[in-house]
Amino acid sequence: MTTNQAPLVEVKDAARWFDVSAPWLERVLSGKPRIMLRAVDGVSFSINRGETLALVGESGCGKSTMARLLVGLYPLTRGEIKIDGESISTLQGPKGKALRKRLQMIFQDPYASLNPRWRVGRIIAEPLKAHTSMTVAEQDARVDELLTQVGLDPADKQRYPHQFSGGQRQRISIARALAVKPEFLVCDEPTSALDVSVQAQVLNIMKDLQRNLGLTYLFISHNLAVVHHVADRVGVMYLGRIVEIAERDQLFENPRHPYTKMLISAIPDIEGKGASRTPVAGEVPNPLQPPSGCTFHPRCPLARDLCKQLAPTLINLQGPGQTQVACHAVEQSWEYEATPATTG
Ligand SMILES: Nc1ncnc2c1ncn2[C@@H]1O[C@H](COP(=O)(O)OP(=O)(O)OP(=O)(O)O)[C@@H](O)[C@H]1O
Repeated sequence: MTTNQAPLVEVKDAARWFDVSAPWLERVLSGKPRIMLRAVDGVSFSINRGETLALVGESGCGKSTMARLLVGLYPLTRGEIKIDGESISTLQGPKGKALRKRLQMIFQDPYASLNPRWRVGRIIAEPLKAHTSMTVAEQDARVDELLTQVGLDPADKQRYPHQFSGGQRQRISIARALAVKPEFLVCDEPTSALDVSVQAQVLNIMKDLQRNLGLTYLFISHNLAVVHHVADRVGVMYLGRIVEIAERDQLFENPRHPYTKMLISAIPDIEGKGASRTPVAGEVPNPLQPPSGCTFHPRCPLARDLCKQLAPTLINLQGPGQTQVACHAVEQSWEYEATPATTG
């Protein structure tokens, strides 16, 4: 779903580098240089209100780091992230409290993120205590409402997390995330730890909540079948950068970047369309020694000399859907619109 309003989330040239150097003394004695791992390196995109943008890519491409940047769990090394026009650099300061309420995160492992010694009612009420001036009775009523919204019974508030199944625990995490009425949810592989049969139930609840509450989602997943089920737009990440971003149907039916094509051809079957199954070829390179030029070139069937020398930037493609792709081979074809992408 898209609207005419300004995007809720705007990410411009975001980067997060991790210092993975040897300890200072060892470096001084051995003369080893400082080493930075560029987990996210120059990512731009926006998310409209009520929309789900999914980020996909193989393990280690920087999806979780991007998720954490968006909720302020990591500071930016470079770039800017704005939520409703407000920079998230204010999150840590006293002015950040109001903004913090508007963003929540759901993690992969609901058990690890729920305190096993607390009853569910206390777990869900915790953010209400921290962020609102509700009375205990008001908090209790809100907990009942939240449990009902995620398809659980208000009586479940008396129970402990271990008394629930994995899918029910993730519903509890969602109820807790929704307690303070956020607008933007960052969901990092929210169903990856669940059985396939339960995944669809949790995804459908998330979609219903989005529709009913007008939520905006950033959805992280390595599973393209899941992404196909939930996303409005999809960004494909490779070694810390977005290589293609497009509306969901455009991306799945007409992928442009060779890496996107490789990922899609590895999906067993999307909603009965019977896509052929070709395993993803090669491995993601060591991020500490990324290949020169386009970092995908060692795995790319279309790679040419230019790709080894020069990193491509995102460009807008002609046609519907505002697809943006970073690839020299696509850039040199007729479909290129000759305008560098401003976001995405
Ligand atoms: N705190 C950290 N310190 C050093 N390196 C890190 C840190 N967090 C992530 N990395 C590295 O950054 C890169 C991106 O990691 P990230 O977890 O964001 O990728 P991902 O796409 O979410 O992968 P996965 O699905 O396996 O979690 C990886 O090479 C990872 O080893």
